[in-house]
Amino acid sequence: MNDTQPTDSRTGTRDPGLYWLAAVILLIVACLAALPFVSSREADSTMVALKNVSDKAHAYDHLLDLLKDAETGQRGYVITGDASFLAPYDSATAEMPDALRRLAPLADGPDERATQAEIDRYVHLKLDELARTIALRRTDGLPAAAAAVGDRTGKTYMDRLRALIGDRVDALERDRHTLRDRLATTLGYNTLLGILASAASALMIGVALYVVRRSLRGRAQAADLARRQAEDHAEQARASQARSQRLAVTAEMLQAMDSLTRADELRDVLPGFLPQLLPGSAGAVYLYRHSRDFLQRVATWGGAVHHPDLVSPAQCWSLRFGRMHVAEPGAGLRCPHCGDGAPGHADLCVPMISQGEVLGLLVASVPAGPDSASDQAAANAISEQLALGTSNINLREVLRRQSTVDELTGLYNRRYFDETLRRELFRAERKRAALALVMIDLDHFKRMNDTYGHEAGDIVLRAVGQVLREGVRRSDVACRYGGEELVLVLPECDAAAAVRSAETIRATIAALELHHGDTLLPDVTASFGIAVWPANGDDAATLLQAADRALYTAKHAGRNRVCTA
Ligand SMILES: Nc1nc2c(ncn2[C@@H]2O[C@H](COP(=O)(O)OP(=O)(O)OP(=O)(O)O)[C@@H](O)[C@H]2O)c(=O)[nH]1
Repeated sequence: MNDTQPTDSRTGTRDPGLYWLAAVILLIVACLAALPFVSSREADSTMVALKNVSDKAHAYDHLLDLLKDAETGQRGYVITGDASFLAPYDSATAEMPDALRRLAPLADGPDERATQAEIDRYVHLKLDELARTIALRRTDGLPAAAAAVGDRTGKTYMDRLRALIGDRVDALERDRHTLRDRLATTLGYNTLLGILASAASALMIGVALYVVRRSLRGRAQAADLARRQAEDHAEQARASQARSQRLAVTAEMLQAMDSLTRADELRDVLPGFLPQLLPGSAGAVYLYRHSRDFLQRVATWGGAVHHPDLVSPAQCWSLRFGRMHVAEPGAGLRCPHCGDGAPGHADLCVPMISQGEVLGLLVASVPAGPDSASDQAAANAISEQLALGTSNINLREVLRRQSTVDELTGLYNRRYFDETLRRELFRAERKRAALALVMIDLDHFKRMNDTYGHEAGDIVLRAVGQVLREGVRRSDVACRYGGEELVLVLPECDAAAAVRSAETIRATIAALELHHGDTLLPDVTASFGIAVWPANGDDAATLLQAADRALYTAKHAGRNRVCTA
């Protein structure tokens, strides 16, 4: 396509309509520029013709005036005989040849040339007649000259000349009228052209304004379209950037989860990542307890919403349906554990499922609105990643437990206890949080062994181990310290909470009904000694000694009781 063709700015394609419009405007401009030139040339030629006619009439008039002057001089001299009367005659006859010569080039066509030839002939006849009568007056006196004048020859010549010149002058007068009419017409035509040119200019300005406006509107529409496209691209770029940022944060979170050895350590990791993955949200992550009767809260973020420590699977619609459940503000089914929810926020509950097994629950309160759908998709993806990360932690925990767990009781072994106590003391020191150590010793266990056999003793130890495992929080560590001595490490737990926890366990043990075969074994009881960091000891050894002393006190005070250091 020709590059000079106008372009439609809205679509970027050539617009034939604009091309033709530009061509018509150019044509009108060319005509408007040419019209004054053509029109003034016409007027100029008429003016020149008028001047010629005027010059010619003047030449004929002058010739007639010269003839009259010559005749006046002749008459004066004939009547008076005074030579001074011949002055006009002399002057006229002297100018006559020039006057006749000036006429010749002014002849317009053969008719006028013939008329001029006749005028020339009569002028000479008249001049000869004048010269003759003057000569007669000079030589023969007045009577002879008067007789010559009286024979009317000169008058005849003069009349003929008047008639010839008069006809020419009349004809010239008619020509002058015609030319004046033509000039008036030309000037009128010029005026009309001027009006038309002005009207055309006004029309062109109007058309140009319309075209410019249309073009500007087209440009504005194109600019608007381009702006909207740019906004779309920016939005896509923003979404893509948010997606890659989310992926990067998710990868970082999984990496952090990979370094964990126990699921309860998620409380230290998840609050750093989940607010980035779900901006503006608050929520909690729950994991099933080993007993799978309740889900225990392991991490929270946002802080604006209260999440209970324990959630029963029956309390959560997502766990009942096996898929994400969304409770919009003031509408639909609400899970009791979400409470009333935050104003203007939707509550999302997403089961954390790995390889078909529900490991936990992600609860998030997200701002209700246009981003809610993307938050839901993000929450689904996050729950999958959390399930994967948790499943890996559980796997590692299982592997670790295989080397750190006592086979008889299912409790951690002494080696693990030593490591854990050291690590938890560091953590307690860093967080400036209390830590409780509970030493447990079964009462009269030797008697049980001796009376019912070692196997019965093992049954008791296994049952007590289960009570401990299920009776402590996920973050607590229950270990077999040695023989029938057991120990609990309770992080972030003060003396009062430790006593409460120990009392619960003590009562649960005392309520056990155990059988060895058909034999009902006697009631099992245990004594508890509690020491708390930092009040009862600075390090693991002094804390253990303090707990041991408290246990000794409990034994001596009658057993089946809890004593604090
Ligand atoms: N069945 C069984 N018994 C064990 C095991 N480990 C230690 N014991 C027994 O636990 C008993 C510990 O008894 P003692 O430390 O004397 O104290 P006790 O009889 O519990 O009396 P108090 O602690 O004073 O209430 C010993 O008889 C050990 O043989 C074990 O793995 N299985």
